[in-house]
Amino acid sequence: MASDPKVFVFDEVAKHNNQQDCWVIISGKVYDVTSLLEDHPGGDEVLLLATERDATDDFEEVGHSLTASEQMEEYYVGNVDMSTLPKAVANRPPAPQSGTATTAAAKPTAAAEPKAAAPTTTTTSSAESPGSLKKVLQVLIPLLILGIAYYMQYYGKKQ
Ligand code: HEM
Repeated sequence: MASDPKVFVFDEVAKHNNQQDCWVIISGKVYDVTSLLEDHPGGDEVLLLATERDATDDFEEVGHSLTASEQMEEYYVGNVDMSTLPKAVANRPPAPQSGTATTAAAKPTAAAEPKAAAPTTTTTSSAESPGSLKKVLQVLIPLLILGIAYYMQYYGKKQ
C-alpha cells in the first residue's frame, strides 16, 4: 500500500447498500464486502444491515477473531472522512434500516440489537457479580490445590 488510501465521503459509501454492491465502515475504514456476502460466517443480512452507518460497534460486539481482522484487508477500499458521518449514524441508530434486507427478522438480531453486548459466558446460576467472583476463584482454586499438594508432600515425608 504505497499510494495514499482513497478517502470517501459518507454519502458516497452509503450508496453501496445492497446485495450487488455492499460497503461497510469499520473504524474509519471502508470495506467492499460484496464478495464476502455469500461466505460471511455471520450471514449476509448482518452485513447489509451494517451499511449506511458506522458499523464499528457492531463489528466489535461480535468479537471477531484475529483471522477475521486479517481477512478484512482483502476487502479494504479506502477510508471515510469521519467528519462527513451524520451524528445519528455514528452513534448506532436503535432501529436498523428495513429497505434492503428482506429477511431481517431472523438471523441478524443477535448482532443488530444492543442485547448482543451481554456477556456470552453466563455459566453461573447465581446472579451475584459473576464476573469478579469468577476471577477470584480462578486465582484461589489453583493456589489452594498447590497449597494442599505442598502440605501433603512436606508432612508425608516427615512421617
Ligand atoms: C470486512 C468485514 C468483515 C469480515 C472480514 C468478517 C469476517 C467474519 C469471520 C471470519 C467470522 C467467523 C468468526 C470469526 O472468525 O471471528 C465472522 C462472524 C460473524 N460476523 Fe463478521 N466480518 C466482517 C464484518 C462484519 C460486520 C460489519 C458485522 C455486523 C454485525 C459482522 C457480524 C458477524 C456475525 C454476527 C458473525 C457470527 C459470529 C458467531 O456466530 O459467533 N461481521 N465474520
